[in-house]
Amino acid sequence: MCLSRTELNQLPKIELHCHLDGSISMATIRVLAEKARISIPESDEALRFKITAPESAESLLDYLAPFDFVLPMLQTQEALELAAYDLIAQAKADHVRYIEVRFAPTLHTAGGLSLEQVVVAVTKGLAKGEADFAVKSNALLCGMRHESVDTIMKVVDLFSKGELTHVAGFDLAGGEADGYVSDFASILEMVKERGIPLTLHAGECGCAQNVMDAIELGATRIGHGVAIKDMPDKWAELIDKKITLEMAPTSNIQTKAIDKAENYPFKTLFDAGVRVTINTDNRTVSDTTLTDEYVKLADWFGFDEAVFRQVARYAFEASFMSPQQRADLADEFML
Ligand SMILES: O=c1[nH]cnc2c1ncn2[C@@H]1O[C@H](CO)[C@@H](O)[C@H]1O
Ligand SMILES: [Zn+2]
Repeated sequence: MCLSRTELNQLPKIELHCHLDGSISMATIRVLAEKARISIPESDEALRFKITAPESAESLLDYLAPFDFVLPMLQTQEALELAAYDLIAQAKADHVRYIEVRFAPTLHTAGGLSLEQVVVAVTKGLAKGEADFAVKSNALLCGMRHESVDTIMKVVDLFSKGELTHVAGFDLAGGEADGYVSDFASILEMVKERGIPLTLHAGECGCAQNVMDAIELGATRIGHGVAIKDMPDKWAELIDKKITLEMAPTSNIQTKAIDKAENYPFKTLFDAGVRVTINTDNRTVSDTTLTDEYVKLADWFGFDEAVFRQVARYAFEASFMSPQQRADLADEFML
């Protein structure tokens, strides 16, 4: 029997892949714009047009365009804290019990903040969100793939600052070129040497080899990884190494990682035993919620509750939770 939207909404969830700057609610964008004295459209319809992925998006780069609109509003500690808190409120509405919130600290320094101040502000908002909504979280720090190795290394160095808390892992985001992983080998070696948990965006632009390169250089999780559908001979390796794919159905269609729902490889990969998980990627840019993503997959593939519970178990196992967070949530996810 098909699960209703309400039943899907109420399932306890874990979200591993959600960008802070792509997931700020329209109401909070209005507050942030006012604080930053940035004029934005008055009508919700016109504002939505600015902050969501263009319907005509033909690529990941088109999809990323709306971030330029919101980033100028995220340049103070107050704004970052509010944005993080707002995201936890949204996660609560999806019955998310634990979420990893990612962002690129370098994109928030235009107003004079240091990289450390950026991270402190976000994690403060996450902590307030946990206190008010009982949703646990950690931050993931992204380097941007258009940045220099030196710049990204400064982000990696943040993990060595003892005073930062709830900073759980590293990622590389932004436009994806074929063969990009090796360009960042020196960074990824440092990440490995320091024992920093690693997830990498890969396989969003048709480049399946990027997924294998990311695994080779230490990623235990892959952001999206959709292109691995084209390399079935590699699935056994993914299963063997317990690699987890952070998939995001709406985003994957918008970025043209996949052409249409019928070709979405989620069920094929799940049935083959590959660890797939469900994520929003960007709640606002993709105009979605985690419940929407569950509903979409239930519609497309007729998944029952057991599938969703298994997928949440994969997310629990692959998460970069602290031992305390893991102990607190184990009963809910490791049934
Ligand atoms: O799906 C994606 N693929 C690659 N990069 C992305 C995606 N979504 C967002 N970002 C990029 O990550 C930055 C930090 O959060 C965002 O500013 C955006 O440029
Ligand atoms: Zn992403």
